[in-house]
Order: sequence, then structure tokens, then C-alpha cells
Amino acid sequence: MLRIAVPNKGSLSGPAADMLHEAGYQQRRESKELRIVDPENEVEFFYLRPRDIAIYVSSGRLDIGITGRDLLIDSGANAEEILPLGFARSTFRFATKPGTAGGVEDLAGRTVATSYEGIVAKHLADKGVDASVVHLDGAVETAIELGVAEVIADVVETGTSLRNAGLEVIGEPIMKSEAIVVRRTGADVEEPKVQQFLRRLQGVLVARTYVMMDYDCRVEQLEKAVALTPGLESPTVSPLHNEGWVAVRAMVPSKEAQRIMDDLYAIGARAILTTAIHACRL
Ligand SMILES: Nc1ncnc2c1ncn2[C@@H]1O[C@H](COP(=O)(O)OP(=O)(O)OP(=O)(O)O)[C@@H](O)[C@H]1O
Ligand SMILES: O=P(O)(O)OC[C@H]1O[C@H](OP(=O)(O)OP(=O)(O)O)[C@H](O)[C@@H]1O
Ligand SMILES: [Mg+2]
Repeated sequence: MLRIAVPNKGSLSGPAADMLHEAGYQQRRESKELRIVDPENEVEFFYLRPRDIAIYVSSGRLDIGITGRDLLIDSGANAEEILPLGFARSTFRFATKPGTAGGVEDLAGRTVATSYEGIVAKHLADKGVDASVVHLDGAVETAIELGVAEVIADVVETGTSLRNAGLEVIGEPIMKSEAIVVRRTGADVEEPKVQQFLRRLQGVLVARTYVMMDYDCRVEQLEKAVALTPGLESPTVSPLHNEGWVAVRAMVPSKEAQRIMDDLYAIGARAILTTAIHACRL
């Protein structure tokens, strides 16, 4: 049975459960449940604090975990990223009151408040900047106003929390993060049950980012049409009853679907349809 760690709270927990559900796995019904068994899929899910997941996985007691890239790096755990999942995207940045500092080099001798001490201490050391780091559990934006630190280092998504606290980012992002699947460093990722789990999640990612496009076009326009919709391997082309016409079917990135439909129409394609993909294995 594959043992998988899933975030039980916070920004990662809802989207992770949604993705697993879309991949066909049973998920907990109540937020108080700490573990469930999905016997049909031979998987056991453990609902753990996102910050602890890389540590459990590195111990080898759990085969796989879903966590944030920033949390993995901050933990220093002996685990590695094996699949990015595309949700909980954020950057990790320094911020302070406007006019206090221009870049990381100005932080020498200052105090930085953060919930991600591991990332911050390493980054400061790499840059050769000697600053103190104070650990806070969350809501670090308030630490400056309350005099606990002069600088913060925190997760930034829209920037609303920083703006509301009257702070601005300084320097380049320390890192970019998103939800990821982790496995103990060096453990076999080719193991069939691990591969099956990854294929299912990859299927969800593809189903979320592609649509199926169908259209009819004249044979003379086929090469131009296929250039617009090359598909993943190559599009399916079938003859139509009307001579001189073919039907084409190809997967296209959903973000580009409307533009591609306009371009196909412009070269004479007709009956252009897009449909959602519910699941797939590539
Ligand atoms: N506003 C956000 N937008 C996108 N990702 C976020 C956001 N806040 C946190 N994250 C990401 O979520 C993960 C943090 O997990 P965590 O459980 O601490 O989330 P959280 O929302 O901060 O939870 P809590 O505030 O309950 O501690 C990190 O990978 C982080 O980059
Ligand atoms: O750039 P934004 O879109 O505003 O998002 C970033 C904020 O979201 C998270 O806070 P959360 O609500 O999880 O509170 P926390 O700081 O207590 O973790 C993060 O810690 C930032 O404060
Ligand atoms: Mg938070």
C-alpha cells in the first residue's frame, strides 16, 4: 500500500485534496480525520502539517508527500521534488518600510522576522550578509510595526498583505514556490506504484491545461491548420463524406484555445468545437 502525506491545513490543503479527488482517489470527509485508507487504489493518506511533510517523507515511513517547494527547502529534510503541481504558486521575498533598504546587501546588522528561518539564514549566508533572524509563526507583516524586526521575509502572492501593512519588497525574489510531490532523496521513483500515482496526477495536470479541439477544413488548408494545432503527438485526420474536406482532432493548450479558433476560422476551418478533457494518461 502506497503511503502518502497530504497537507491538513492552510493554502495547500484544499487544492491538494481537489487534485487527488480528480485523480480518482478517495479523500477524507471531515477535516478532523488524520488518516484514511483507499482500499480500491491501495493507498493510505496521512493528513499532516504542511511544514512536517518533508520530514516524514525523509524518514522513509511515508512513500510520498505533497508540500510546498519553499517548505521542503526550509525544512532541510532529506527529500527531493519529483513533480511540480502548479498550485499554491508564490514567491519568497524580503520586504520593509519604503526607504529602509535597497537590496539584500543593506540588511547587514538588521533583524529579519520570518517563518522560514532555514531559507532566510541560507540566503543571507550565501550573500555574505550578517543579519539576525527572528522566528515568528505567521502574520509576520505586523512584526515591523510592532518593533520586533526591521525587515521581514515572507511568502508573497498578490502582494496585498504587504501593501496593507505599508511595506514594499526589496531585492530579487529569494525563490519561487508551488505545490510539489516529494520523495525521500535517492529512493526509487521508478517503483510501479509510485509511477502510477505520478501518472494520475500528471493526467490531472494535462486535463486542466488542455482542451480537445475538433474542426472541419478543406484538404488544401490541412497543412496550415495542422501547423496551428500540432497536438501532442500529431492530430487525428479523418475523411468527411463531402469530398475535399477532412475532420481534424487535436489537443490544444486551453489558454490559447480562443486564439487558435480565430486563426482556424480565418483559414476557412468550420464547425470548430472545443471540449473539456476530464482525465487522461499520456
Ligand atoms: N497566499 C498564498 N498564495 C499562494 N501560496 C501560498 C500563500 N500562502 C502560503 N502559500 C504557500 O502555502 C505553503 C504554506 O503552507 P501553510 O500551511 O503554511 O500555508 P498557509 O496558508 O500559510 O497556512 P497557515 O497560515 O494556516 O499556517 C507554502 O508553500 C506557501 O508558499
Ligand atoms: O501576497 P498575498 O496574496 O497577500 O499572500 C501572501 C500572504 O499569504 C500568506 O499568509 P496567510 O494568510 O497564510 O497568513 P500567515 O502569514 O499567518 O501564514 C503569506 O504568509 C502572506 O502573508
Ligand atoms: Mg500562512
